[in-house]
Amino acid sequence: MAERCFLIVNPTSGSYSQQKIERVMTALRGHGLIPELMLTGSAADAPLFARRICAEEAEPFIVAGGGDGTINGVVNGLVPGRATLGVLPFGTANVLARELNIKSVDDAVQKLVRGGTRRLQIGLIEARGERKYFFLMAGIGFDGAVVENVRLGEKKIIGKGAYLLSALRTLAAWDRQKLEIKVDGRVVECHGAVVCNGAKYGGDFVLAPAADIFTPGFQVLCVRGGKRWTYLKLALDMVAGRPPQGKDIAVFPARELEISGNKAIQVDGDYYCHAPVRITAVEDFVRVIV
Ligand SMILES: Nc1ncnc2c1ncn2[C@@H]1O[C@H](COP(=O)(O)OP(=O)(O)OP(=O)(O)O)[C@@H](O)[C@H]1O
Repeated sequence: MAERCFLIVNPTSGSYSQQKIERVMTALRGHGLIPELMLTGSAADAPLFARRICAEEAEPFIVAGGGDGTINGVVNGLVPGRATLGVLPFGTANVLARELNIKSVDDAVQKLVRGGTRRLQIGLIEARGERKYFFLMAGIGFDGAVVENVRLGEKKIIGKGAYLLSALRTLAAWDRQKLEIKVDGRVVECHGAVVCNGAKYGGDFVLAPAADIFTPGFQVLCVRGGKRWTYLKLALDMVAGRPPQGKDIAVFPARELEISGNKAIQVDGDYYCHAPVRITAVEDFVRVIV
């Protein structure tokens, strides 16, 4: 029997086009799959569609078409441990697709047809009774504030340049407060942190070389001192392909963390909330097509 697959696709994501999705649908049909296209009308649709498919299908096969924001939406609608997830890189940075070594839309189609899977390990962030899953990272402090302070009007006009303007504003109105991370019975004090589930950050840049989306647990990168220069150097090292280094940088593995204070937090590139939060690693969340 031919296999049904549900394509949850964001038509507003960075590199989507109708021509591309039609090519994908034709290729999938040509290989005996039965694709059903579900275009999102807003950010709320991706988790809603995924939840509905999981409720109706015994073995849901869902393909998320878009950038990391859309894939995050789909992931947040899945029933843990039951679904198979494919990725069509229609976004701008497509960081998860890079982690999965998906080189292009055509490569993604070939992988979907082949159907090889691996177990994706993810993170769960909880704050004030709300829960959200993430697969790349949770950034607490500087990058959380940059994402929170992006102005929609600027984003509409200059796209990703709006993040640079927000970064400049965040550097100018510098937050000197510290935060505390409770991990494995000890407390680490720092100025900012990135809880990395995957190695890459913002594109093909490697922030946490030891992190792996297929291995349970996180690599936590902490910026100890509160100097702007430490963040600039971290960014420069990342762009130059050097691992994070220096006396103010600490990296350690963790599976469960409690983060105090009230700094801004971004997950998978979108603003989520302010601390305090609890972050836990979730094993075997979904079979992902590789
Ligand atoms: N129909 C829609 N209209 C507006 N926004 C949407 C719609 N569908 C999804 N979204 C939201 O748009 C945001 C950005 O989309 P997405 O991540 O797919 O693309 P991107 O930003 O171009 O890519 P990347 O995350 O790789 O940089 C997501 O957070 C998603 O929830």
